[in-house]
Amino acid sequence: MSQIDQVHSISPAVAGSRIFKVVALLYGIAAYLVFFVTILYAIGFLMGLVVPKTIDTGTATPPVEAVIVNLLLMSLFAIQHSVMARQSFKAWWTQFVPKPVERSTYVLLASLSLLLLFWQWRPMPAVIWEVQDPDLAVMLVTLSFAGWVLVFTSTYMINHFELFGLHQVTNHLIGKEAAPARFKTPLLYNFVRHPIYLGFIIAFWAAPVMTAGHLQFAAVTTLYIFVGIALEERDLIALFGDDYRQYKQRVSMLIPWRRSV
Ligand SMILES: C[S@@+](CC[C@H](N)C(=O)[O-])C[C@H]1O[C@@H](n2cnc3c(N)ncnc32)[C@H](O)[C@@H]1O
Repeated sequence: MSQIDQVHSISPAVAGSRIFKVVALLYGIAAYLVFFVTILYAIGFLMGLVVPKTIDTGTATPPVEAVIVNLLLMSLFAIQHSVMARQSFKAWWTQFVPKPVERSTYVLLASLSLLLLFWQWRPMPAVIWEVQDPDLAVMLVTLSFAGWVLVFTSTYMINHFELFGLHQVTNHLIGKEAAPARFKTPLLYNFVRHPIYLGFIIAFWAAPVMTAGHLQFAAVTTLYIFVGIALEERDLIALFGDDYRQYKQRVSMLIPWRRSV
């Protein structure tokens, strides 16, 4: 073999690993884009804006059937989202799913189960409340938008790109080891421990017109958020120990300036 051949020859194993890194990156980007479209659709779905099917439109079904189908759709999302986020589940399924794309796969499946929910959601148009005062109605719409802004800004504070899997696939591409999880309390995390979840609650409830279908969505997801917080905090204490315990004493769960609840 000439010197030039020696310099340029790449073993099949190295070439295979490079191809895998690029495929993993493309997969991570695709999963992120699906997530991004899903979250934008979620805003339109709940606020009744732009999208073809909203929480209050679709084929009318008897209320009992609607309640059951909607509960099943929300349960599917909740089970997927909570079970797959646990450390024990991650340890098990990374035997089959390569570690660098584990988070992207989680994000992709969460997005797909949400898209299924939007598609199959059964509307229940009975009006529970309707704000007549136009100023108050505008205030509620603005508050709902503010909730979504809180969700987005908080993801950037905690680490948006890691949360949605892009960090992991780009690190893998450049051969950088994944850094261990770090306990953080940036900006809003000094006022509440769960600003992302607080943003969702505000976005879901601040509605000038609340139908029975929307109410079912807001009530069940709020309940699920509390269960999610309990599971997440158990993991965070296991991970960060006293740092997180002291944080819990110091900073309230969801209501700013209200201690430890
Ligand atoms: C979807 S984020 C929600 C974060 C937070 N519960 C909120 O509502 O803003 C979930 C991820 O954030 C991580 N996380 C939550 N609080 C954290 C903190 N103070 N420091 C580091 N990671 C945190 C959890 O371990 C989990 O992987």
